[in-house]
Amino acid sequence: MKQYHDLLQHILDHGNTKEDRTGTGTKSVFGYQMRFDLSEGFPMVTTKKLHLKSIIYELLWFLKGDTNIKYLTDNGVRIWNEWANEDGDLGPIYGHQWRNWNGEEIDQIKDIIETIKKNPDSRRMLVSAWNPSVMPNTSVSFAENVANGKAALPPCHAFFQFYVANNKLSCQLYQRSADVFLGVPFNIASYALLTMIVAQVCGYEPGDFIHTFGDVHIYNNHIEQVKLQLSREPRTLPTIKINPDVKEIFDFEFEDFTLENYDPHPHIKGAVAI
Ligand SMILES: Nc1nc(=O)c2c([nH]1)NC[C@@H]1CN(c3ccc(C(=O)N[C@@H](CCC(=O)O)C(=O)O)cc3)CN21
Ligand SMILES: O=c1ccn([C@H]2C[C@H](O)[C@@H](COP(=O)(O)O)O2)c(=O)[nH]1
Repeated sequence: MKQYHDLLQHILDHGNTKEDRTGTGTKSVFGYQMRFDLSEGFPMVTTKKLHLKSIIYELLWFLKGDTNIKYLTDNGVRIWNEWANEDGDLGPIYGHQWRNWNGEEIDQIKDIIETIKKNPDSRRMLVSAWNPSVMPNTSVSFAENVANGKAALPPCHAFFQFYVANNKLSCQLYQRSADVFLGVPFNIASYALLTMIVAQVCGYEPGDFIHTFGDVHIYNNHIEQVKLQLSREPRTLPTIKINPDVKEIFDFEFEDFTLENYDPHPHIKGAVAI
């Protein structure tokens, strides 16, 4: 994961000192791109231990169209707890927009699978989680926004596009805002996995995952962790085995994924900015 280390170093070297919504403060740059060839291994950071379990359950949760944390917490995943209201709701975030855009029964995932299968040269294969009509009002609480039908947080991984060439499926994501130490390792692994399962159900090999950023930042309380991580030597990437019998995107279950040869350095703790 040289790409990820290069990004960390780039922000340390060139980041602007910037205040932010959470009051934590960041070092930030605007505009950056990384590319991962998925045939070279599964892009999971090796210089700190990541929990693939949280990543898989979160992706399956998005694909179900679910926006209540109950499914996550039932499976021991707590990464969305801080933003949910007392009923566990997050408002119309990713899952809602992916499967039922703007509440108009537009199933972007179902539609895109069909297009990739039938018209792989299409240049219109995008999924948008971005929906200006559900933007939260930042001067009221997450719960109050949810009560008003707004999203608790506007999507960070805002839209993605697929591309087919040479029998390979590639995916490019635009992420408007990126917490490089905590969120980005999750985001890379999640979209790499999404690309692999979409490729499988459409009959292609996985190609590249391209990660394009807007405001990409290191929070001030993650700087020491990042320096520790950069002092570690990246190891060989793991691989992930996906049950080849699953042919429908909505049929995947947690047990269909097996991570192999993951040998990371120890976990590094960091506080999440709320
Ligand atoms: N500031 C911030 N950063 C994020 O990455 C982020 C948000 N907010 N809000 C919405 C979601 C939630 N995401 C999160 C939230 C927490 C962790 C986290 O605490 N990760 C720990 C433990 C992971 C686990 O329990 O599996 C880590 O060390 O990676 C990761 C992603 C990504 N998003
Ligand atoms: O998948 C995700 C979700 C969120 N983040 C980060 C990016 C920012 O640090 C915060 C969101 O705050 P905004 O003020 O809405 O930009 O969460 C991420 O990296 N990945």
